[in-house]
Amino acid sequence: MTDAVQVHGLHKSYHGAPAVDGVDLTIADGEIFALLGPNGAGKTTTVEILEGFRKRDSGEVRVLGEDPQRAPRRWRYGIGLVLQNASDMADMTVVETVRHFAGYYPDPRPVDEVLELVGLTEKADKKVRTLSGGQRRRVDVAIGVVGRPRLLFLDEPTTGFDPEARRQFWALIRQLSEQDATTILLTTHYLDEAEALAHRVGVISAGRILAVDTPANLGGRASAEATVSWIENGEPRHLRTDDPTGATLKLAARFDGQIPGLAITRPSLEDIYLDLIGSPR
Ligand SMILES: Nc1ncnc2c1ncn2[C@@H]1O[C@H](COP(=O)(O)OP(=O)(O)OP(=O)(O)O)[C@@H](O)[C@H]1O
Repeated sequence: MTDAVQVHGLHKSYHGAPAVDGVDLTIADGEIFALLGPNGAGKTTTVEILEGFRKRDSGEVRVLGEDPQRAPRRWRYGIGLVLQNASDMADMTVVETVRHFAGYYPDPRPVDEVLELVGLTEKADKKVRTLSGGQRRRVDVAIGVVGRPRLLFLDEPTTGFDPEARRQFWALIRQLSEQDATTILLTTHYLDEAEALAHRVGVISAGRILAVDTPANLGGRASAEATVSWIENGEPRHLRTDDPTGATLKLAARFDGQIPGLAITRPSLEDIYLDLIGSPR
């Protein structure tokens, strides 16, 4: 398997203040990778360097085999973008908008197929400005995928979506990944989104990558202690243990079978993320 993205020792400062401070990153072909981090961590700067919109100070960057700063025009045909502040095509209809963007690519997907893929067939002849926020975001995704990108950048794609729209969007992303093997780099502040979609996540803070792993294993999550909780004398009790079965059996003996309010929990991805960035839970 080749790598869609290879980054080594990436640095970028603004007016002497480092925004990206030695990032190493590899994203395999066909992988969905989520980049997580607090506001100002360096996500957008990193992603814009990969997209070829921002110059780095130093470091090695290869995206689809090319250096984005020197890549030939055809390189851009392989890249799809869904940006935070998408272009405002508000006075055109949905189908006109997608057709317009299809015109930039040598081998675009048929416009009808794209509208079907993003669930906008019914809205094809509506003006974009009459759509809801979530529906407009679907137009953004349609624009992002109309050129059959090998690599799709999604910047906080579901901000402002209702829960149902988010689930539908996730299904669309999985479909792109599974059917077309599109590589996807996603930035998000939603930990459940990263967990639902990403093969691997990377946590960045103050311009440095703190951890990269699968959502299940990040920060030693799979082997982290469990918390056994119960109610005793009307008070909540908690025990952190690496043997929750043994602890529960002992409690069961003590309570003669029924343990009031029993719950066994493991750290969520959000717990692990907050630990990694040094924020109190
Ligand atoms: N054009 C710019 N000029 C000066 N400083 C900038 C510029 N763009 C970003 N920065 C600074 O670089 C740092 C990283 O910003 P960046 O936008 O990459 O973070 P981010 O992780 O994408 O944040 P967010 O989650 O808020 O979008 C921040 O301290 C920011 O203030």
